[in-house]
Amino acid sequence: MSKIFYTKTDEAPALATASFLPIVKAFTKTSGIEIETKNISLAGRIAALFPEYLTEEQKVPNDLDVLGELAKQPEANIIKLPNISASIPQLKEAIAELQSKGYKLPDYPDEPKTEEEKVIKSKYDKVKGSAVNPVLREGNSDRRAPRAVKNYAKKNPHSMGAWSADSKTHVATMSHGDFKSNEKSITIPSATEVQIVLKTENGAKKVLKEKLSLQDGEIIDATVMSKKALLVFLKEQVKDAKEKGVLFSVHLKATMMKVSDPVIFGHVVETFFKPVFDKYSTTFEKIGVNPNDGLEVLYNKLEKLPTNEKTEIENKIQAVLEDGPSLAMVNSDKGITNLHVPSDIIIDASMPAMIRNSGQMWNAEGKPQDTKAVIPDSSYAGIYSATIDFCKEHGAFDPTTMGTVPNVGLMAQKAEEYGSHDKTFEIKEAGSVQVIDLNSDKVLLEHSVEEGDIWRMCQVKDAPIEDWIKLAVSRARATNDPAIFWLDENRAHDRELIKKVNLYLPQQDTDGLDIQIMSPEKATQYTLKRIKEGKDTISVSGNVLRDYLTDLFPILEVGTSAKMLSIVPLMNGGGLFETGAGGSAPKHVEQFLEEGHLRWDSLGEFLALGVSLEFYGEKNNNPKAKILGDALDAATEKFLLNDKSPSRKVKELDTRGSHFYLAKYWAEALSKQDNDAELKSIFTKIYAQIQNKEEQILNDLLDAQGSAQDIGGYYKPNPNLESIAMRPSDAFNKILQSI
Ligand SMILES: NC(=O)C1=CN([C@@H]2O[C@H](COP(=O)(O)OP(=O)(O)OC[C@H]3O[C@@H](n4cnc5c(N)ncnc54)[C@H](OP(=O)(O)O)[C@@H]3O)[C@@H](O)[C@H]2O)C=CC1
Ligand SMILES: O=C(O)CCC(=O)C(=O)O
Ligand SMILES: [Mg+2]
Repeated sequence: MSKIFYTKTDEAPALATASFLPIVKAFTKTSGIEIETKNISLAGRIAALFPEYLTEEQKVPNDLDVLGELAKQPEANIIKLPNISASIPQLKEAIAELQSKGYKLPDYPDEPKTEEEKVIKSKYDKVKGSAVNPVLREGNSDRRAPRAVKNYAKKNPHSMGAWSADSKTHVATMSHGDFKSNEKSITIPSATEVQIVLKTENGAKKVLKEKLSLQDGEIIDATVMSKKALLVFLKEQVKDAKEKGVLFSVHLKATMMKVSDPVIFGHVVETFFKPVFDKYSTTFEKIGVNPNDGLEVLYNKLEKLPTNEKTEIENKIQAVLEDGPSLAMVNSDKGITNLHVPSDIIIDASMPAMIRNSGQMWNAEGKPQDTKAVIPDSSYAGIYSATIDFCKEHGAFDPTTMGTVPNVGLMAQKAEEYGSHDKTFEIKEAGSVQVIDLNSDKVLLEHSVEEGDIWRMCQVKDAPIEDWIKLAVSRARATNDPAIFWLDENRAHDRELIKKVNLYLPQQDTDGLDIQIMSPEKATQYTLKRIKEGKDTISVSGNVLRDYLTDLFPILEVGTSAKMLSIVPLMNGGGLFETGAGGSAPKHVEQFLEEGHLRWDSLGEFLALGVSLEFYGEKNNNPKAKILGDALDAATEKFLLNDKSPSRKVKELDTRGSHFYLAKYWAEALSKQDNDAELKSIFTKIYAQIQNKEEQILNDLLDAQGSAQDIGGYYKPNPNLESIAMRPSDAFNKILQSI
């Protein structure tokens, strides 16, 4: 009998799992369904890579590899919660925590010198950034807000800041020299192998990537971000932000684009603090400051200096801050700026939050202020400027009437930017980068480059593209909504994709469907106009736009991407059910540790489990699984109707209380169904017990709030302490145990 695999991840979702998974296990046990946990947390993934450094007790299997293999099997049924895609500072923190717990792991070598250090760094780089999702996502993405969620938002609208036509907020993006402008793309006519080389100006040939296999009909593209053009652009933006009196704020995806974007982030830090980096370059070299890590690490490194030297540099930084434009803040109370930590300013979550907040970010005084949102690469920046322009013209969106924008995203088999990590290089020497066909010696793609440029190559295989087009048609058919391919005929890669759409779309039954191709800017305008009129429009997009759009629209429509249904129909027949569309919410953990209140909304988990159970029922011919799934869906609807999502404030219902209500409604729905007498009998008793003890359980859960929590770690909490903290009601635990 196959199993359902539930992932143990990090931060808030991992805390939520400590409370929710025991409920799930107790309920599903009744129907012979086995739920197995797989640990893909950052700490777990680190430990799995270095068995040779660990004691027998510390060794763990490589669960990510196991799940990655499983995702290619037809019986796969995986519930995937968000995990940390670690920036270098996070990776180092996790290593340090494991070391402090007796794990004799090597340090992360910033600049590896010996062969051994090179091996260590390359291993750590496998855990860095978006290292999980591309492995598990062996299918394309289907993310949408279920009807019940939209109805909930219409009845309980979230706050939405008003927009004024004279808002000074705007997006600043490059007009030349960036990834978009320099992109070249071709479709491979027949399977081959390629090599990536740098031909330097003095004629030397340096191999950047030894060998890469390409399939028939695969699209490849290559592009380069010019360091010179980037620096000129950034300098202008710092000056312009100061002149316009707006906040300077940069938005990148240093986690998902783990090789390119940290470098771009570093250039922003260095440009903003140029007088500091110019004056103290020797000292910084000595103490190992890397601007890519951000200001927080820089401040920590200053601790290594004698007090007078440290104070002098701190004062200089302060002077630059006072002299330059105001910086947007991630946390004004704690003085954490937009340039402190690269993983704090992730574009998909931060841009919609700004748009929801009248286009304003927080300044150092904790007040909202108009902002210059700097998005260096222009590939997708236009969707945000189009949205901002729309809000300036029409005012804020109204969650009680607005339509919805589901997404069908191309991401299977490391499609597009997801597969670029091992093919992105910061160029060390001027010359030209060539992608050479090893069978014909022909140069397929070529760019001249200068020292410091960032060159990258992406791939997307033919089968995932065809699957994506089919998925788009099936969603259009299921909803009768227009489906728009967000593709730009002025972009090299998109032109190749458009050819495939024109090839594969006519092979589908599209009779009566409205399917169009528009550039991202046009598609944004078209979609926003419809959304305002309460109409729904499917966005069909590439991988990065998928990421952006599945935060942008959910955050505007339903207040958070946590309430999204997120399905990945795996290409080999299995199912990957993701929870929500957001991340691991580090701010939530902070609040939980300080005051014992967790505000993580598990609706995404409820929705994912519902579809996973249904899928399980069909695959394994297990009608009970289907009944459990249907009852869970009914419970989720009641949960929304009764507004039992966690509140943001301490001493009010939190994640644990919300799980209690879900369990109550789930038991109720099972007690009321008549398709399975055994389940009915079990859950009639359970529902009665829950009702009897409701007051006591809710009191237990509230009493547990209001004080600091110790769960024995951040990246690797102690499971017992975590369980004690997340399951504080004996009465509730006993009921679950009795099932
Ligand atoms: N699928 C995946 O594995 C993903 C992983 N990530 C990873 O998550 C981490 C944090 O990323 P970040 O960009 O800060 O984005 P997050 O989505 O984690 O957080 C942004 C904000 O969104 C709100 N939010 C997100 N999820 C929930 C939820 N379930 N319930 C309630 N509110 C929620 C919170 O708002 P508020 O503070 O107002 O409550 C939160 O602070 C990074 O390590 C990133 O790599 C990110 C996206 C997807
Ligand atoms: O893979 C990642 O790092 C982030 C993924 C993400 O944000 C998403 O899928 O929405
Ligand atoms: Mg995202």
